[in-house]
Amino acid sequence: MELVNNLDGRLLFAVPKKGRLYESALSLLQGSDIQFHRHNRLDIALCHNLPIALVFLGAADIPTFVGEGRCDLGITGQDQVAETRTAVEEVLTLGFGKCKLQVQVPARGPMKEPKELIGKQVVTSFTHLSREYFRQLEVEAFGAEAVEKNGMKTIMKYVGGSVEAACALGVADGIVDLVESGETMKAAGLAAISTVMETQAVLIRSKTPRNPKLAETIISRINGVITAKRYVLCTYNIPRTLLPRVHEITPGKRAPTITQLEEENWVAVSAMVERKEIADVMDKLEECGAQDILVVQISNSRAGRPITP
Ligand SMILES: Nc1ncnc2c1ncn2[C@@H]1O[C@H](COP(=O)(O)OP(=O)(O)OP(=O)(O)O)[C@@H](O)[C@H]1O
Ligand SMILES: O=P(O)(O)OC[C@H]1O[C@H](OP(=O)(O)OP(=O)(O)O)[C@H](O)[C@@H]1O
Repeated sequence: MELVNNLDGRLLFAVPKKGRLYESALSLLQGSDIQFHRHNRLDIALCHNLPIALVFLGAADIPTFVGEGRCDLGITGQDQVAETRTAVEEVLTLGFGKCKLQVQVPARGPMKEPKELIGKQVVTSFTHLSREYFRQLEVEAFGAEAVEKNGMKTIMKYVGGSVEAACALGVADGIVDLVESGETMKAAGLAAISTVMETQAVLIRSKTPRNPKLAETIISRINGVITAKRYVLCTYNIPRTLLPRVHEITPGKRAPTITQLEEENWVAVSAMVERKEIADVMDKLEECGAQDILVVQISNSRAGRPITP
């Protein structure tokens, strides 16, 4: 009761309370210096250093809370936003929680294409997205008019978890579920035959945030943290005459910084490079004659506000 009374004027930030997005979401909050202590079993935590309250919710419920303006910001999956179909702004993709929502059938069975499931039973936690997907297949097969007139033939059945067990239990001919490594699917004797959507975690904002300025600050902080995770800073020395050869290898985020060295005709270059590409970039720089190549971790970053003339 005490906590609920203290929410007045605070920005409400919805965060997954468990599951696949939980750890990475907490790490973003930490990197953004959003300090809080979550009391045992309480799903609301007040921040010590900012007028924010964190609301811990299931990832599937977050788009509804933000869409209805009950929370101002939220972290969830793009799949959950699409499934809920509420009006929220997707302000930043976060680079984690990457997976695919796929149509799956028994691996040893005869089905090879999703249209073979038309008229059969499909089990999923994503009934809206699956219905849209199969409606499109039925329209392609029978025409829009026939589907409109007779309704859909494919039956969508909702289950909240362990979707992969549905075929073995005889409840489904196929399922629509999330796949990352494919291990769950393989262990259940299933194979993917098509992709409904690709998804990753996303920061969402209500269309009417309580404190738009603070919401902007938090978005900017989170953007800084994810940029720092995504990029490293690469620096190296090179004769000025070779600069055109390396420009394409390290174009930087905006442009590389080039500084004259004390040694005549030599320059130092520093540029941001995507972390996943750095080994390849270093090989190429070395081949082009760059020397003293260093990679520096970025602990935080800000792109800065757009410049208005
Ligand atoms: N294997 C996975 N790899 C990467 N991201 C995933 C994976 N599974 C789910 N996600 C992402 O995390 C979101 C939440 O899924 P998760 O399975 O953690 O749900 P949950 O909140 O624990 O609910 P549930 O009670 O249904 O398990 C998904 O909507 C999706 O965006
Ligand atoms: O392709 P994989 O790497 O095996 O991941 C896919 C599994 O991950 C998710 O479930 P999760 O394990 O989070 O548990 P849940 O079924 O209880 O939601 C998803 O629903 C799949 O079952």
